[in-house]
Amino acid sequence: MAERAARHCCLGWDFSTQQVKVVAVDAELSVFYEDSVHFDRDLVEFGTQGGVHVHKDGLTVTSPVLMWVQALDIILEKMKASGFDFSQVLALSGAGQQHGSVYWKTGASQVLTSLSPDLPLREQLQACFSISNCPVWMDSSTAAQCRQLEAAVGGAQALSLLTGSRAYERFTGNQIAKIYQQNPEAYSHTERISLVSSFAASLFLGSYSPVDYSDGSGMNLLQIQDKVWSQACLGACAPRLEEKLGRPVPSCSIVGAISSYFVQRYGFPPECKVVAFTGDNPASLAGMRLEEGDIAVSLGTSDTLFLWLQEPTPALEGHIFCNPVDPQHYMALLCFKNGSLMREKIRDESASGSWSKFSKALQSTGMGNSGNLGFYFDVMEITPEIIGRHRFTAENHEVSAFPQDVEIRALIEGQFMAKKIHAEALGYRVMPKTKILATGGASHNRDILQVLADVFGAPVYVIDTANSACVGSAYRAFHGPSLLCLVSIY
Ligand SMILES: O=C(CO)[C@@H](O)[C@H](O)CF
Repeated sequence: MAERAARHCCLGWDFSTQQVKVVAVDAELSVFYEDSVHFDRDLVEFGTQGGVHVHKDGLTVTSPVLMWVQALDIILEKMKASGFDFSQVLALSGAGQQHGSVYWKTGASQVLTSLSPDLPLREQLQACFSISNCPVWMDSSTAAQCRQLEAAVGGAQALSLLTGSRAYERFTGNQIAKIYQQNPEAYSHTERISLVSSFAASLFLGSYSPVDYSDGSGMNLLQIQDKVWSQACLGACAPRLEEKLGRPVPSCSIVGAISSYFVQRYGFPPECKVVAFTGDNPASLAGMRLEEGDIAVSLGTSDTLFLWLQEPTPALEGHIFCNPVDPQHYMALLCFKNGSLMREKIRDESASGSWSKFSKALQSTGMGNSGNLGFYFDVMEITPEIIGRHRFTAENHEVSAFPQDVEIRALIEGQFMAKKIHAEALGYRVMPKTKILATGGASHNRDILQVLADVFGAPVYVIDTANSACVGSAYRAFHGPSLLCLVSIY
């Protein structure tokens, strides 16, 4: 067989809700290899749906940590079987679903540092976790712990100013508080708590990887200005928590070289660097190559806004995270639950289920909709917490219906104006160089994008973000060493 040309590269990993995915990116930043392991399809013994278990209370949502471990075994074996040349990997980084947490049992670090290259990870890490079903971002069972945390630091806005967000049920500090309160024995037998991102990095490192500033901003525990754990928040959640978390590090940090396990079992070069893993959304921001003043709008089931900010003003809506690319800057995330399902409902009601009729309605109505304004929340909205449909005429009279064309423009203008208003509340300002990067289903409709451009007064570009978290992680793997962001973590 012809010798494969040597092709130095970096790997970008994504330990997401439904799968583990990897891409290999070469020095020209081209993706030349990708693979994935889908939890529901390829690891059926764990019995997950959408990669998770929703518990009987309808609020608790977890994922088995050994499913994530075994998925890594499988994907590396698939890469090996495909002939992937691991010896060309200069560095790797990755992403994990945000807010999820992993609980390493006392003594696990000795196992992690002395893995036998003759055995898969799953077999060797079987007894290394004090909690086998990890809370993940879809969990909403910690309302009591959220209230306790906000009370401990002076209220929701005070917590937002300190950590970038008010208390959210999915945020890790509240999840740790629940585990300490409801399973104190497991908590006492836990020597290290990782995020999904730093857990994945730990597997490659063969030792505990620190939490990075950006994903650490999704815990309600990290002071986002000083980039240190808030003692008030730690104390409100659980005792001796700081020693279990370790010291957070800049997201561009090289946290070490790859473990000898991967060198001997797969042929990685011993000098392959591991750059701190981060959250999926921060990694996507890097993957979309967002710059200051840019906005990324993901128009999917829920609409998500990514913003690059220099001087954030944390609020009661949305989240401010430390920026994964520039440690002096920040990023903001705004989630709007009434996204494409709301657009499809109005399409069905006011455009006979046809996107071309929907577009014609936008073409036949003018910018500003003659002063008619609408807000449409058929499910409880996250930003802000409200439900129902609310329509107002130019004379500021609330009405129960609009003509079909007016209804369609009111929906789209209302959705995008809400995004702009909440973005500005977090400190965002449109700049002359602002680009809007649109992705997701609705980004295929030019007439919807035209309204987006009109509302923000900025050009809109459509991008494909299918692998943005992975690709962003591979970029960060290249970027880390160039910044020589070496942090001694030993
Ligand atoms: O909770 C979220 C962000 O705050 C989600 O986007 C998760 O990161 C998805 F994994």
